[in-house]
Amino acid sequence: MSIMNIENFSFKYAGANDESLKNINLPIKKNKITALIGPSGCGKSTLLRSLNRINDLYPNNVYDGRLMLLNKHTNKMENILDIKKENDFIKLRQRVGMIFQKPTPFPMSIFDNVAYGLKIAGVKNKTELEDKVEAALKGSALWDEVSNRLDKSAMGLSGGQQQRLCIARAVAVKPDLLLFDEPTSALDPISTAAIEELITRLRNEVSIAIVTHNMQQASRISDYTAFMYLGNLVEYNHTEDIFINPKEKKTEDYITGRFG
Ligand SMILES: Nc1ncnc2c1ncn2[C@@H]1O[C@H](COP(=O)(O)OP(=O)(O)OP(=O)(O)O)[C@@H](O)[C@H]1O
Repeated sequence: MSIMNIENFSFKYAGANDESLKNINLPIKKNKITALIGPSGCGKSTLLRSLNRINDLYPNNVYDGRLMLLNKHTNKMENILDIKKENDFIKLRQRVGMIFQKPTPFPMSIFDNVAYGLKIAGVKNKTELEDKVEAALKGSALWDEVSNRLDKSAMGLSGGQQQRLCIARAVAVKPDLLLFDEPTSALDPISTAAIEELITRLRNEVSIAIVTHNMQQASRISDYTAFMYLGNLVEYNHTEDIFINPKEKKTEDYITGRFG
């Protein structure tokens, strides 16, 4: 079952001559991890950033096709390209959260970082807020490290801790889909391992799409892998199949390090 279906999806940046994404068809499966891999400039980030319309923070991009997101309440798929109202974009980004390459904590306390999204989502009661912040920090494997300094600035945390805080912030509002854009490329190996373990565990509660340049990472943590090249989706399959038995020559060349 899919949380999102990308259907005949093409995308052109405002003012660009060529499409950055060409007729992409791809499911994002529920409670699974889907990795997007491919050489630099193939469109991985553009695709990921389309899935919660973050690309549209800059106007006049040209879309074609459909990005169908499952509405949990009605059990129907809805095209997020139909969204027009500012308020609906805010709701979309609560349902489809995003973690960036560089940790992006807000310059405020650890507690307030996680409470921020919850407050926007309408949580007002202090006890409820505290409970939800604690649950999110526990869920992001950060609670033990920060429980005695929740009122301290998030900027004092290490890079790996900041990234887990950003994950806690995203997880707190109970998203349906989390998008990770190279979430460990700025981190050391130990922090990377912690984040990978966390992402693997999060799959139980949220569907995940992750862009990574790290082939070992894709093979370690993802259930499905999509290989992209020059704005096209070349091959999509179970991760094992992509890495052990790719069907397309291009995929094989890429995963064996022959280009990219
Ligand atoms: N804001 C933009 N305006 C115009 N073209 C852009 C913009 N951002 C990216 N592109 C182009 O879109 C294409 C896809 O870029 P994208 O960043 O999605 O690739 P990527 O696979 O994520 O690359 P990388 O692995 O290097 O991050 C590239 O040709 C890039 O030059």
